[in-house]
Amino acid sequence: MARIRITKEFRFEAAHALHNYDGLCRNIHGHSYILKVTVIGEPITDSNSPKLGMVMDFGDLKDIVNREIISEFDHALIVSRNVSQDTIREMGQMAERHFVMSYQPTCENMIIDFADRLKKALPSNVKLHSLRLNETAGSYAEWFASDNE
Ligand SMILES: Nc1nc2c(c(=O)[nH]1)N=C([C@H](O)[C@H](O)COP(=O)(O)OP(=O)(O)OP(=O)(O)O)CN2
Ligand SMILES: [Zn+2]
Repeated sequence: MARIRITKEFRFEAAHALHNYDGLCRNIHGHSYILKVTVIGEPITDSNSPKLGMVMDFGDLKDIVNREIISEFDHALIVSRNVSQDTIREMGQMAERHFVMSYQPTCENMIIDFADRLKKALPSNVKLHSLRLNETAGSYAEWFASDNE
């Protein structure tokens, strides 16, 4: 049976700061992130299944990505735990939704985090194939399962 990739695109707004970065991005600033999620599997062949012909219902994929990533990060402020305690305190006053991550919130580290979350949440009949995270229209990171086996 053919293995097929399906992709769904998501958008979220978030602010971040790159601690100790040698450029403007050390300041808190925002991005309109675009996340593309690709899963791979075989289309369902059970003619009694309401999901006949689907690798995975796009709606189910949407629910998982929204639950694991978008609902968490949309309109949040994200920094690394290496910022000062003063900054972390101020963030709490400034932004109701703020995350102090164990990692520097670059596009690369965020996509690794997203891949880990999705791998755990996807049903067993599909596999996470790849992710693409755009920080700006012209800058993005990609994660491929085949690069990380
Ligand atoms: N490898 C990475 N480099 C940079 C990252 C990152 O996550 N990974 N992040 C930043 C900044 O947060 C910010 O995103 C600036 O990126 P940049 O593409 O340089 O921004 P521009 O506004 O110049 O984007 P254009 O698409 O060129 O308009 C910095 N570097
Ligand atoms: Zn940025």
